[in-house]
Amino acid sequence: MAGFLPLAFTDKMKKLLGGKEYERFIDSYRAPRVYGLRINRLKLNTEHWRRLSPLGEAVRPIPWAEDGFYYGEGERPGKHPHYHAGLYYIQEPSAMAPVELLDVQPGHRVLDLCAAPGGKSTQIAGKLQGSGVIVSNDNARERTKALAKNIELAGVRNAVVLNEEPAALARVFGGWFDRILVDAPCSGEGMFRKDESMIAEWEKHSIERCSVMQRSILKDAAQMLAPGGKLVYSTCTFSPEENEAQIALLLAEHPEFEVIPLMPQFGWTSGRPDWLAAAETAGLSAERLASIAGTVRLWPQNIEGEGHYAALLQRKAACEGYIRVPEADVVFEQEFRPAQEEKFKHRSGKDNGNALRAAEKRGGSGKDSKLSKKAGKGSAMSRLSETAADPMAAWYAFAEAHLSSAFEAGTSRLQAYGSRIYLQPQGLPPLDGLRVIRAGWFIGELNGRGVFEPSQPLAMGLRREEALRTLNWSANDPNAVRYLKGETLFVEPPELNVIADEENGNGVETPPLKGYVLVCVDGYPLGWGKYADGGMLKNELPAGWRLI
Ligand SMILES: C[S@@+](CC[C@H](N)C(=O)[O-])C[C@H]1O[C@@H](n2cnc3c(N)ncnc32)[C@H](O)[C@@H]1O
Repeated sequence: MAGFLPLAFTDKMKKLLGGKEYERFIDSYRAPRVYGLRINRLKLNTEHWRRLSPLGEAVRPIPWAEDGFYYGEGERPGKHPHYHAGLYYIQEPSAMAPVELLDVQPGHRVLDLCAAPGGKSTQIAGKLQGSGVIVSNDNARERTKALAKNIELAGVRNAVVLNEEPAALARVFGGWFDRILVDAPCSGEGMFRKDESMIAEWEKHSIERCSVMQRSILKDAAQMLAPGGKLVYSTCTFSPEENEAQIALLLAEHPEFEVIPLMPQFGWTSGRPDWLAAAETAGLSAERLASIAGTVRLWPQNIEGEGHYAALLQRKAACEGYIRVPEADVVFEQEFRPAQEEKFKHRSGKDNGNALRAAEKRGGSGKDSKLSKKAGKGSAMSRLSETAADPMAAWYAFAEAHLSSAFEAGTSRLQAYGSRIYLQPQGLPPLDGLRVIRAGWFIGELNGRGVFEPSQPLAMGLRREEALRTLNWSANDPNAVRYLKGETLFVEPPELNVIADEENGNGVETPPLKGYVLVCVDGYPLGWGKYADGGMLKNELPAGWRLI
């Protein structure tokens, strides 16, 4: 493997590391790669997962990641029903480090600026525990599909997915975020062992080109951090131009930023400001330059994981030069601009947020059950009336018939975009003019007959006890895999678990068997089925979510 490394790369590494360390570095390319997965704590904790999973006994903790484990090469965790229930995410062990350093707490506003395919966004969402908001962005349109899907698979309720250039975000989110992750596009030198195709990419994504991109991304990211907020910059490459040099530039241009020193623990080593050229450190005092040693390098010869770099920065609590956007406490007035309307046009002939405004005007005439209040506290929803063509009213009707009183929408607000309905985290500034991929938790949409169809992300974000009708198979039950393959199944009525819930509009009577059923494995949702006469369970798992 080491023989395949580009000569320009090995020559440079030899110069940087010196004889002995370089040999250890090159030897690491002959060592087998390691595999990691991270438990999704939005669903369960690590102890519970280890008891539940056939892998539970065999895995080993990753020292720097609270919920991370190494698993063996022969295992195929991506094929197990638990993966399809979003119980874990498969992630390279070193890639778990940046979010661990970011100090995300429930309630924070977090930006993951270069987020696709979403490994770190799901990790951040786990730390938020459903409270606060994560804005996940990537400028590559195609890659945002995987990003949105991974966020939905993990059952995240408080994410907004955007497809923007950082400069466009900076115009909307000035000084807005408590935490920002910049997991920058890079030349990928640290991934050569894991993925040989990265070697070919290396030539294309030259270090110089990546450095220019990184500088621009960091400059915009800096604008969006609130005073006192923290930012992690990370790459999976070794070149100092893409690592320490980027931090030096940021510190030179932003006196209000400082490096928070990281402990070189777990086999990590200190950042190397001494590797920078004079031109890269211009304008920095000796003290600020030295502070870059407080960043960390993860070397494959020192740890069980691939090569990474991470820096933790903080914006001073009192600082000038940022514009904090005003809080938007009524967000349902916003509408997408033409680009977004175009995107949703095929789904609805109606102007979207207008369903809400119309409902607002009708105010007070609608139903006002306990459930409807819970499904969008303080929003227009609890004042909606139920009319067939009104997406909000249709959602109401669905919630009444299918969700239990355990369902809580928290402080999120109902938003309709065309026929699609979202629960959006509260307090976001207007997203006007931005390319919005997911405006929040996508819960469902109106079909051509004006009936609400629940979405796959709704199923994945629910807890089992929040649905009135559930089916639960163990992971060993062949029905779980048959369901995941998209098959129609036949289910005897006693297998269905149907809750009689006094707040669901059915009094204390058990609701009818027919209707949407939340299909679960070992207690965790996989998707919807529709129960019909004769015990038929129509499979509602979308094609892109099936096991192939
Ligand atoms: C290292 S990958 C991110 C991996 C991701 N954080 C994860 O953990 O799954 C870098 C990402 O940056 C995106 N990217 C490149 N240039 C960008 C830009 N100017 N703004 C936002 N994202 C960008 C790429 O499309 C790519 O998905």
